[in-house]
Amino acid sequence: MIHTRNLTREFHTKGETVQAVKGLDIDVEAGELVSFLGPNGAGKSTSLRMLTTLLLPTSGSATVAGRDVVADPNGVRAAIGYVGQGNGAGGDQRVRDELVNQGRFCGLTKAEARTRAGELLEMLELDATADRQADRLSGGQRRRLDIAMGLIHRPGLLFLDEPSTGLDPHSRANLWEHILRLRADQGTTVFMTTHYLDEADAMAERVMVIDDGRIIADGTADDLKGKVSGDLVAFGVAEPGEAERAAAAARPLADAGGVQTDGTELRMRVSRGEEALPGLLRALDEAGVRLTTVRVQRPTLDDVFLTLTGRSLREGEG
Ligand SMILES: Nc1ncnc2c1ncn2[C@@H]1O[C@H](COP(=O)(O)OP(=O)(O)OP(=O)(O)O)[C@@H](O)[C@H]1O
Repeated sequence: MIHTRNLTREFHTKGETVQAVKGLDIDVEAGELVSFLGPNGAGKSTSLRMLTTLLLPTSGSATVAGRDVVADPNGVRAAIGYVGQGNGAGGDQRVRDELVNQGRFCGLTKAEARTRAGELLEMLELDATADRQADRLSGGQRRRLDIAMGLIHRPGLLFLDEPSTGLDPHSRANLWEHILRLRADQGTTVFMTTHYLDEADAMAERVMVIDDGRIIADGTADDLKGKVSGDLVAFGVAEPGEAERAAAAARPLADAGGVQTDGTELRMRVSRGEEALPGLLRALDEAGVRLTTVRVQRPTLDDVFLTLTGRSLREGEG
C-alpha cells in the first residue's frame, strides 16, 4: 500500500538547509494500522505530506496505493483519504449536507453521495448530529466528521495527521475505538501520525518511531518493548544478604540482563517477563532464596524511545 525508497525532503530557509526527512524506507501492506510516532519536529508531517502528494520530495521515491506520488498525484489522491491537522469540517452547513457536498466534490452522484453520507453517519455514530450545523459539534464529533469526509469516496487507505490532538481523554478513547472498528469492519489501511505515546500504544499493531528525520524503530508495540527495553522483573527478598545470593542465581539465566540488587530488591530486564518468570522462580528456589514479592513491569513506548535516543518523548509532548 505504501512503499518508499530513500524518500528525502529538505527545506531551504534564510540560507539554512533543514533536512526534515532523511531517507525514509517504509513498506506498509494492505490492512495494516500504523502509528507514525515521534516528537515535535521529527519529520512526521513532512513525510505524511509527501505521501499524500501535498509536498514534493527532494529525492527518493514513493508509491502510495500503487501510484507514484510524483508521476501520478491525482491517482494517489483519488485512492486515499486524508485528514489533516486541525478541523477541516466545521462551517455553518448541516453535517449531512457537508458530507453530501464532499461526496459530490469527489465525483459521486447526488444519490450515491446521500447513501454514502448515511452510511458514514451511522458508522461514525454521528446520526444524531446529522441536522446540526457542523460548527456546533463537540471537538470529538468534529474529528469524526473530518474522518467521515476523508472516507466519502471509499478509499482503501486513510491518512490521519495527529487525529486526537486537542481532544479530552474520553473523546480520544472514543475516536480510537472508531478508527479500530473502521479497520476491523472495512479493512481500511490506516497510517496515522502521533506524538502521543498512549495513542500509539492503544491503537497500533505496528509502530514506526521517527526521530530527526529517520526511522529508528519499527514493529509491534509489544515487540519494541520486548526487544528494545525488555520487561522489568523485580523480586523482594527477606534480607539484603539474600538479594546477592538471588542475583548470583539469576545471572546465569540466558534471558536475564542488567541484574542489580538494591537493599532487599533484585531487579533485571528480560525480553518477556511472563516467559522468564517460571525459570527464574525455579532457580531462586533451588538457591534457597526466600521471596517476599514478585513484580513484572512492561516498559512503556517512552522507555523504548529513551533507550534508543537517550531522551524522553514526553519532553516534547504538548
Ligand atoms: N516549510 C518549512 N520550511 C522550513 N522548515 C520546515 C518546513 N516544514 C517543516 N520544517 C522543519 O522540518 C522539520 C520537521 O518538521 P515536521 O513538521 O515534519 O515535524 P513533525 O514531526 O510533524 O512535528 P509536529 O509534531 O510538531 O507536527 C522541523 O525541523 C521543521 O522545523
